[in-house]
Amino acid sequence: MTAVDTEVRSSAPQCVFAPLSGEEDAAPAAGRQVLGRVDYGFRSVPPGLRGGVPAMGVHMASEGADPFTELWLTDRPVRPGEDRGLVYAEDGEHLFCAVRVAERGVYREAVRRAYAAAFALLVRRGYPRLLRMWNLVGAITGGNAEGMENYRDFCIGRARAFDEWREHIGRVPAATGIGARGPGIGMYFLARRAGAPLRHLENPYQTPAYRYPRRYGPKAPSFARATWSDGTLYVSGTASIVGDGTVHRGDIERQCDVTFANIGALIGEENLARHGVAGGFRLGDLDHVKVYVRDAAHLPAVRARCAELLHDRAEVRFLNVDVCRPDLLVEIEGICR
Ligand SMILES: C=C(O[C@@H]1C=C(C(=O)O)C=C[C@H]1O)C(=O)O
Repeated sequence: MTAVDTEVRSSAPQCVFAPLSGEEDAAPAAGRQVLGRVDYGFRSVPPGLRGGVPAMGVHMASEGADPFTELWLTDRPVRPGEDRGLVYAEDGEHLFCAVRVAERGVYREAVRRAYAAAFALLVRRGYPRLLRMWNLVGAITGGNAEGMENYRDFCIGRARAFDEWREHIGRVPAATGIGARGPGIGMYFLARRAGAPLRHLENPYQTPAYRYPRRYGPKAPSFARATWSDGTLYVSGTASIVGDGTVHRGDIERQCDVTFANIGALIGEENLARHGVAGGFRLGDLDHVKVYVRDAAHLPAVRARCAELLHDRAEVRFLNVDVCRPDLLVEIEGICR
């Protein structure tokens, strides 16, 4: 596999963590346009166009875990729109879209429909290269009406949509599937036009999630460990999993260490070269980091560990939410550029 041009191009949308604004629309940074906005706040707000910006609110914040707004900015003109329950905006190179599935007894068919609608939108608008998915799942390890974990139920619906659209959307990209503090499932996506170099990366120390054995659910989770596009590396939510198994149950410090070791191996020069991408990153290059912590009592220890290992200029937000497996205590995602 030939090395892929890693020249950083300015077309990649930029992530910004801003204070959680009120009802007023998040003012775009000087000279930049807002491609999408997600409020990690105290309530659920269905996807909609607010001031011409596709926006969604998810109940993710709590006492001791900061509310914030995640903005995706672009220096290109933005064209917003609504389509069959999705809100989106495109800038000619990238597209942001958001959709929500309301709380229900069994999720899989509604999730399949939501993902299929998003894929149809991407293909119709000409942005078939999915870069990153975020899935914020209420009661993620709670039981659905059949007694199956909601996350496993969600994974069935998502996998079915990918199976249906694989020839159009291609391989699964980086993702996060994490608990939300409110009901229902908020999903949002970043995609780009075909043509530019794109790589989906795996971690040599972890089984690819889409190859997890059935003991983790009837359909394996559909995501890659990271996606590289235009010099930007989108790092999936990463946890204390080696191979396909959770390690260091009940031990938050060691789960943090394994999580950071996994990320370090994933973003390093050797692993990028393994996927045909020149260059590499270190933990100090990780930015726009979201740290998900299951037990509020662990927040101080996790904050301390992150302060040791992340760059002091990194934007980091901590959330006290459930992780996709009951025995995972912490999960971390980020972006390297
Ligand atoms: C932590 C893991 O999975 C989590 C679930 C994901 C999903 O289902 O989209 C993606 C990354 C993580 O948020 C893992 O399996 O390693």
